[in-house]
Amino acid sequence: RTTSIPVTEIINVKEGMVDILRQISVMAEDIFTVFYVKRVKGQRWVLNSSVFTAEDAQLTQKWIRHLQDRIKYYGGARPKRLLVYINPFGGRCRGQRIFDTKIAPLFRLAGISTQVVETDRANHARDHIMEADLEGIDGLVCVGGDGMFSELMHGLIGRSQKEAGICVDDPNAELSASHLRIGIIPAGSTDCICFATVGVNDPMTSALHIIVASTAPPEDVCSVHHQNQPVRYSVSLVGYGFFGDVLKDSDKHRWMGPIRYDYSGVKTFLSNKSYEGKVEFQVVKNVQSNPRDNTRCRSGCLICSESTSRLKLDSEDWSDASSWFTGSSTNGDDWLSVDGRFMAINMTCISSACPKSPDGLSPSAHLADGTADLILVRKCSRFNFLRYLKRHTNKNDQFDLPFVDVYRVKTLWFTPKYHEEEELGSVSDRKSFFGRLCRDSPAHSCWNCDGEVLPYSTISIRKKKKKVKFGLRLKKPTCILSPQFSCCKRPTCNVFWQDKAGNILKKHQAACLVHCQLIKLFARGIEDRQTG
Ligand SMILES: CCCCCCCCCCCCC/C=C/[C@@H](O)[C@H](COP(=O)(O)O)NC(=O)CCCCC
Ligand SMILES: Nc1ncnc2c1ncn2[C@@H]1O[C@H](COP(=O)(O)OP(=O)(O)O)[C@@H](O)[C@H]1O
Ligand SMILES: [Ca+2]
Repeated sequence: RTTSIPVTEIINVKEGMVDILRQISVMAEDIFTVFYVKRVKGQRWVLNSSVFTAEDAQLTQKWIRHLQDRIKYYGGARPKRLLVYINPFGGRCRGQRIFDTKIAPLFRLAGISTQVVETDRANHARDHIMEADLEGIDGLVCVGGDGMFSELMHGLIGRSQKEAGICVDDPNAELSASHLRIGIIPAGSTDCICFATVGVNDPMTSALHIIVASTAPPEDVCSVHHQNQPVRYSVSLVGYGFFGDVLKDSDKHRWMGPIRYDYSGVKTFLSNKSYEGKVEFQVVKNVQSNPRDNTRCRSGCLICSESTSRLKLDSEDWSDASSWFTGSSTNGDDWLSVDGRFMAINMTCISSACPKSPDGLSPSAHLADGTADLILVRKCSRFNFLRYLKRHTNKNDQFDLPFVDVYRVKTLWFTPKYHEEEELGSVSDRKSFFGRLCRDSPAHSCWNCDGEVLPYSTISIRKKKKKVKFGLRLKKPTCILSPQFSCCKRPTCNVFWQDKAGNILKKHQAACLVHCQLIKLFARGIEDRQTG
């Protein structure tokens, strides 16, 4: 039986027969274990191992050294030192246990050293990143949910802005790039940022991606402003109405864990609230894609890879930042304005896929195309809103409903009909549960910004030019073999095709490293079939 494994997906090689997760090892001089990534169903990765027997101890050592050299050569970009932040209260409060039992042994196996910070309050991670000594750190790891990721992202953005001498309160300031990437070990309630970037919310899959230095494209970021002041950044959902109300209510029931979203979701759905206001947004010109083109952002996505150059070309669109804040550019052709009563106003930079909705709020949104999708759900009956929600869980098109509109945008303004200080007087005094469910809508909802409640209604959202990097930093260009990521451009190299006896059958030049990284491990002795 032969097994082909790309070198980039070998985690390590150890002498003897070793079971890393059960911490069992049997030492024998003529045996060694190769640990590698195995792809299983639905984008999941697991750690697999194969045990090899060589003819003698010397040959074993030779193969161990040889394979380790290869890993070093091709895995040069792998992280060596990581700064890990664990939210012990995220999701089902299992962050610390997940890290200790599933992740730390993998990092140890891969020779990665970690500095672990278990947070003891909200914003602990953000504040720590602002001040920490990041010298020699190859990446940050977030063990938690979207809220925890958001904390790390705010810390990293704040730190980079500070180092670049950029005032974080300047509404026109662009983001300065950080050399660090953030890896996510999902241990939260929704884990949508992990799910949408990795394809699954599985701690071991994420850890293996971090070890082999998989990278997602640098991700689109929005800045959210209130009264011309930047208040937060977002990478996934900025939602008003339904998702704002669910989040606000669910915060009161954190003790329930992830199920709080189901509880508050049902409550919010039954209350069937809608909110009046004006949505103004700048639709994307030169569209190469649209929210209903039924594409999925996948590895080597062309739309995303071209986005950097497109953002440069679009720079004139961004140069009118001052008029953006006064709203005067709303007269331009690409600005649209919709007045009305809305059940939900959702803007999402990425698909916002999560286990509840495997295709997400906007299935064809792109991770790094410089745009966000705006979904407007106008006032409708409970039955229709349920139809809309249900379509997030099946293959039916949630935008193919007469009360739903979707646009690809880069900026958004929302102004509620009534001043924020003034609530409608129509709120009923009925105190019963059903009375509260059936009362008229209040004037305002709140915004759900990547799982954090923003306590105001009037906001503007703007796509930032720079992006946040996911995965871990690559120190030199390399080729990553994973379903998400395409092969990069590397110099050509020779590939030799050999038969089992070692005779060269064919020789050719390959531009793509993928072709020259397959090694064949044979059960008796190992033949390295690859020359590069
Ligand atoms: C009849 C079945 C209806 C099912 C409806 C499913 C709709 C699901 C859409 C999910 C969108 C998720 C957008 C992501 C939001 C997260 O950032 C946020 C915080 O996550 P975390 O920090 O990990 O807790 N989660 C939410 O706002 C929860 C939304 C749940 C809505 C039911
Ligand atoms: N030690 C802590 N105590 C309380 N809150 C914390 C702590 N560490 C982080 N947080 C906050 O908890 C919030 C939710 O965290 P998250 O990991 O996203 O879990 P969940 O997905 O369950 O919401 C985040 O906003 C984060 O700032
Ligand atoms: Ca996008």
